[in-house]
Amino acid sequence: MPIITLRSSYGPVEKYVSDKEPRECALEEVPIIDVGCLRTADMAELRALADKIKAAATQTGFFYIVNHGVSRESTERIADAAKRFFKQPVELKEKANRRQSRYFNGWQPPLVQRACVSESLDHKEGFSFRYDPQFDPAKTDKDVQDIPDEISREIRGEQFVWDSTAHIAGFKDACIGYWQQCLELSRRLIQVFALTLDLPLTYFDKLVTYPGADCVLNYYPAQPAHAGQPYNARNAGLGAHTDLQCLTLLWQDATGGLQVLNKDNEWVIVPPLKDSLVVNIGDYLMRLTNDRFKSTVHRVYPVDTSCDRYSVPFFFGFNFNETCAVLPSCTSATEPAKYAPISCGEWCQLRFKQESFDDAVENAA
Ligand SMILES: O=C(O)CCC(=O)C(=O)O
Ligand SMILES: [Fe+2]
Repeated sequence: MPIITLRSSYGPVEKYVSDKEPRECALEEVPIIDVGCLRTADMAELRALADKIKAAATQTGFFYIVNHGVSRESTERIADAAKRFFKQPVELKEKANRRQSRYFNGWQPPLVQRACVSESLDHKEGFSFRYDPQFDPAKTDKDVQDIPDEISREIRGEQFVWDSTAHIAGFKDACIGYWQQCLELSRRLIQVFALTLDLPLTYFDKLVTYPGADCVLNYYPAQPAHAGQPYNARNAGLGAHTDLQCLTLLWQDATGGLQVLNKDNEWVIVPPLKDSLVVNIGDYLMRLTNDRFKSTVHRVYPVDTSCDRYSVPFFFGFNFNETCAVLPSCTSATEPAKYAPISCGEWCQLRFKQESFDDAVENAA
């Protein structure tokens, strides 16, 4: 069985994976969950939804959601904005280069990041922007002016991403509009996650007032030089990895290419499903649930080298300054907490430090 080497907050970890060809996922592996009732206050319906989400979170850790309330219009607008950004000449994309960022915002050129230690550099380009309270629909102007110091230190939004893209008509509005809808949806979803963990509906509310809310536009350019050849570990769109925070909401275009490692360590394809978002659990939520919920390895090998692929993940986590322990409902006399308390901010930082350390070692080699 081949071994892949994944990044983790504590350094590289090896994992055996099946060498079977990826196959399409079965419906029970990545279920389709209708979350239309999120906007109703009916507790019985919310509990029924929580049961479905719990089953998915404890099994593959990936599911589709439909009737999620993120409008088709705002999705189309951000997809179009992504195209207009990435199709610019390199000199214009350079204006937004993340080299000038303190927090990994802005444009990341292709072939600079290696998500998976044992795969090639990632072929994708990205454009990232992070939580900024001035765009949070739950905040008043006064809230934005009176942010406590311990919170403001952790805010990762940066103005240069909007200044360096101001020449692209409607770009910022498209990005922020979509981000706001994902933020509202995530705050509702995390309430249902509280129910899945036998906690009160509002248990996590105070932890998501200034949350991790990072949006990335991903662009996997067509590769004419590789026409007809499948992507592989030596030519990865985005190498195998786990996401870091609590939840990811992923929009993918109609091209296809997302693959997920199921519980038998076989790669399964999670195809695009119109008007859905893919939700997956991140490492921080897995840790807080004492590993009950699974942060599952995934990668992107676009299906067709002759066409571009776009996707937009939205990564949602708890306020970066709040230190959280394993949840009381996830431990028992026979299952003590496996992990020490840590904040979502520190947790992400650990992985980022590892990535720069691994890259430095690799560059020195
Ligand atoms: O492009 C995709 O479909 C997935 C992207 C992803 O996994 C990520 O950005 O973390
Ligand atoms: Fe991911």
